[in-house]
Amino acid sequence: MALLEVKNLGISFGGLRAVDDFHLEIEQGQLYGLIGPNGAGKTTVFNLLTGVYEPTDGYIMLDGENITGKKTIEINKHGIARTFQNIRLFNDLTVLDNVKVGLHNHHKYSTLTGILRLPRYYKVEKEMNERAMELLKVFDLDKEADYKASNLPYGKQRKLEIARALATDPKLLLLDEPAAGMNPNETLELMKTIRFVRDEFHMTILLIEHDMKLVSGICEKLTVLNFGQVLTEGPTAEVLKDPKVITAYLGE
Ligand SMILES: Nc1ncnc2c1ncn2[C@@H]1O[C@H](COP(=O)(O)OP(=O)(O)OP(=O)(O)O)[C@@H](O)[C@H]1O
Repeated sequence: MALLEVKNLGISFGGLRAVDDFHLEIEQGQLYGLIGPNGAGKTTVFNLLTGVYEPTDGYIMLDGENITGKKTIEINKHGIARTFQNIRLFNDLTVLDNVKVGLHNHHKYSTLTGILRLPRYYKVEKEMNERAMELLKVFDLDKEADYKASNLPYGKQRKLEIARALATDPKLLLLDEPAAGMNPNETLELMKTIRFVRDEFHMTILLIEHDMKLVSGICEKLTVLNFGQVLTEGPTAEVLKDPKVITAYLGE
């Protein structure tokens, strides 16, 4: 059984059919790419998968559970976490607290326990601090734990966003253009980080990316979207030399 199974997914905005008859199957542990020209519908697919939009057609199964039409927070609890095209960190919080926000899904105390500072509050806070520091170490961000998130250089902010997403303990990690705005060295470093996350956390990853060096360097399979529909799918090397794909990118 695939970890993610999507069939016949669709949504319209007014008269525009932004995504139509979209399908996707991703196996556990796979590193999968969703590519396509500007405006093809890639981010809309992410918004459908994460409950930002409710599909008008089709279904989404995650690990055997139907998550179609559920709210973003419920979908996150079912196991999908994401990062955004434009980094969305809590800029005024510290690096450590950004990761702890993600951990709150699984480490809980009641509001009263928090206000009264009952023993459980200190126990859970201690566990969260330790887990957050472990995650920061993995991403080589532990030395900056007390920095404000906005003071990190761009490449490290991207890493922090991935660390925060992983803190929610997802089954599937969605990365929306993780290399956007990065220089070639940062992109190379990011490729290593993504591969590391897959290997170390046995994570299943679906990413949207325009940087073909990154796509061909780390994705095992690709789906190509064009005008909201699947143009083709398959192993990365085959898809990238498909004349249909080349034509779509050249806009002929
Ligand atoms: N909330 C919305 N309301 C109306 N139209 C929308 C909405 N969201 C997306 N669209 C339209 O749907 C189409 C697909 O947009 P989407 O952002 O998913 O493309 P994309 O493949 O992610 O593009 P890019 O690579 O440029 O980020 C576009 O024509 C876009 O203008």
